[in-house]
Amino acid sequence: MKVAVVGVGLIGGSIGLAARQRLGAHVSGYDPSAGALEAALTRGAIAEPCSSLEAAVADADFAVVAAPVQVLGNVVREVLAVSNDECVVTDVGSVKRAIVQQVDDPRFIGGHPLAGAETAGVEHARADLFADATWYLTPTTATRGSHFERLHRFITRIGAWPSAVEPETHDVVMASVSHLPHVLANVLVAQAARVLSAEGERLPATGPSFRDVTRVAGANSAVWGGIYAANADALVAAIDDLVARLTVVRGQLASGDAAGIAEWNDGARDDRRRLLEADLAGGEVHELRVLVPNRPGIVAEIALALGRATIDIVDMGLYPSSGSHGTVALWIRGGVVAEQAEHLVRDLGLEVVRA
Ligand SMILES: NC(=O)c1ccc[n+]([C@@H]2O[C@H](COP(=O)([O-])OP(=O)(O)OC[C@H]3O[C@@H](n4cnc5c(N)ncnc54)[C@H](O)[C@@H]3O)[C@@H](O)[C@H]2O)c1
Ligand SMILES: O=C(O)C(=O)C[C@]1(C(=O)O)C=C[C@@H](O)C=C1
Repeated sequence: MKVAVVGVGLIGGSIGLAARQRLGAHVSGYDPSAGALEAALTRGAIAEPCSSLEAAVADADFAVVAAPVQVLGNVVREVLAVSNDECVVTDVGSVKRAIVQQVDDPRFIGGHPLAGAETAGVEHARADLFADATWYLTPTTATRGSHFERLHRFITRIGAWPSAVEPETHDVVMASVSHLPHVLANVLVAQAARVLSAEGERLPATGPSFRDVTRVAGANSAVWGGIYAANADALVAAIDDLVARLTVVRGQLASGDAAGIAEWNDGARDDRRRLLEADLAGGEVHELRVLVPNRPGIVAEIALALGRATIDIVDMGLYPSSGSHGTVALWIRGGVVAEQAEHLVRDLGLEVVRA
């Protein structure tokens, strides 16, 4: 298997390391920064540094574009233009609406691993960065089913959990669970710095909680400027929501509403537990066999229906036939969840049986 990594920084480098170590893949790399390319080779994230995109993607089974969000559209289009018909092209950008609107191609599937760090560059890359992480995929009706299946398997084999999602939903959710926390970390640091300097003190007066909630402050500007700009509308809405919540707490504090404050704090503890414990449910894996018409977009339709219900597809297999129908096998963890998946697939008007 050959994997081409385009943009060999923190995320591209981690994909290269994982593909080499876990899949034994041959990994080529392209990056406009000669220094990044050399560092990726030294770090073992790629085996073949390439001075052109064409050379990197030649005969590749997968091309993964891991460049900053603001250049993704152009780079993905270039990769599609110079790669062969069997090459699956994907990206890892943190915002998904723009790229999915810009690129409508059966071989391209938008992606986003929900794993990373506040650091930058291949020097910080890790082969295990994606272990047990959710990896969002944004297939569309144009997506070729066989390419989706291959990408799904590639991601599970490097240790992550693929989950199909609509780009709009993805960006709204990321605004609150990823982009807003980065904004807040920056704001908290700026506020603390101002208060401490106004008090004429040096900066050691910060404790563990401050360090925890500000870990991502000032994360890689080359990447975050593009993320904020590409998701500005959803992020502005999330900030408005935050301001409204702060205003409520402010009111409770100002009026000495101790009961309101206690309820608010208990609610936060419960919400956090629920959010962090979601998806830890295990169970036996069940196989569902779905009879599907041979038409484009059907695999994406199934994946998105399950993704919307937060059902992970542990693995999938496509069994096309020369007739009008083929079979899609889906492996789902947990009896109750498999039953729920069965209903959702039937609701799409498809026949499904347990294998
Ligand atoms: N950092 C994270 O936590 C994280 C997590 C998930 C996804 N992402 C996404 O991954 C992508 C890369 O982020 P990163 O953290 O690895 O950043 P990084 O700065 O470590 O790496 C980006 C690399 O892209 C290269 N690059 C710049 N322009 C390019 C171009 N035109 N063509 C090819 N390569 C180019 C840079 O030289 C650099 O080596 C971004 O789209 C980001 O949204 C980041
Ligand atoms: O762990 C971190 O430092 C991250 O910032 C990772 C993080 C996140 O916000 O969770 C950042 C951006 C990504 O698109 C995905 C993951």
